[in-house]
Amino acid sequence: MIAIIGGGKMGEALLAGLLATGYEPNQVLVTEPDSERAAELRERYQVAAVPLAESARRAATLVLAIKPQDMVELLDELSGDLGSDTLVISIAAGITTSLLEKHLSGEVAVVRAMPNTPALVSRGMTAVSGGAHTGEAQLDHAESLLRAVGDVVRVPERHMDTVTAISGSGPAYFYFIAETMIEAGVAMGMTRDAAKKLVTQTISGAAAMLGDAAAHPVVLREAVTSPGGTTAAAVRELERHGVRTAFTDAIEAARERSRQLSEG
Ligand SMILES: NC(=O)C1=CN([C@@H]2O[C@H](COP(=O)(O)OP(=O)(O)OC[C@H]3O[C@@H](n4cnc5c(N)ncnc54)[C@H](O)[C@@H]3O)[C@@H](O)[C@H]2O)C=CC1
Ligand SMILES: O=C(O)[C@@H]1CCC=N1
Repeated sequence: MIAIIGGGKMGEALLAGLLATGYEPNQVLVTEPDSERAAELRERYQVAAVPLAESARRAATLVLAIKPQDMVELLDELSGDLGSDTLVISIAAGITTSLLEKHLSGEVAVVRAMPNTPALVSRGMTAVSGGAHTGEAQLDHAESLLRAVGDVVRVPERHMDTVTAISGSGPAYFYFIAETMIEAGVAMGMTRDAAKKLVTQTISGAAAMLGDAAAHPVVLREAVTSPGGTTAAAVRELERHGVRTAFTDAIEAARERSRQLSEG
């Protein structure tokens, strides 16, 4: 039995992914304090929404999908209720395995995972790291659960704040670019629908080309950039406005915020 603690956006994405990849509704529990939201999930997925203590008692794997700021209180509430073999997977930004272990009594197996919202369409990217008491089989199990919503990689935990800044928050950066490009098209007289179609297919096509293991972004960009042409004119403006530095600084700020979240 798997219990998802926190039925928000990411909790629902994981729940939907697990059910779509072969888990039965009676193998998954949800703990969600917002009763309207709990009823919605129950109705949409036919899963039981139960109190935290019941999830802790019945589930072999708990997925903590609550806000980082709520984590310590939840861990303290959970501590003592877990079985000796329970695996705890946290997807909260910034929350370290040592913080999870510190607030759960005994030698609990914990996994820190960082998914992203494309999990909602089974195209998520998740990175995982195991804690001090987490064996290979438990890490494998966590990976296979998370594979229900996309790709999974294992990383050393020292890279998790960077992962959070790149792939965790990353979809927002692409939506930001998409929004800007669509609005530019609208400002130049296109309909919003037509501009959105152009932008969406362009992002998806570019991502498909970049997905080829042999491809490199610089080479792909050079292929678009005709001598004396439109792309060269555009890229010169991006460089003039410091967009490259802005992106690097943005990713550093996200990594720093992820670090801070463990400090409460
Ligand atoms: N939204 C995103 O793109 C990503 C979010 N995350 C992480 O996932 C976690 C959840 O994020 P979202 O789903 O976006 O937030 P959300 O706000 O949509 O969901 C959080 C849910 O937890 C519930 N909750 C609050 N206290 C609870 C408790 N004590 N027990 C059980 N449930 C409780 C809330 O009612 C809410 O439904 C966060 O820690 C975030 O860092 C990780 C990767 C990506
Ligand atoms: O913004 C956040 O804190 C969460 C973690 C990664 C994506 N969303």
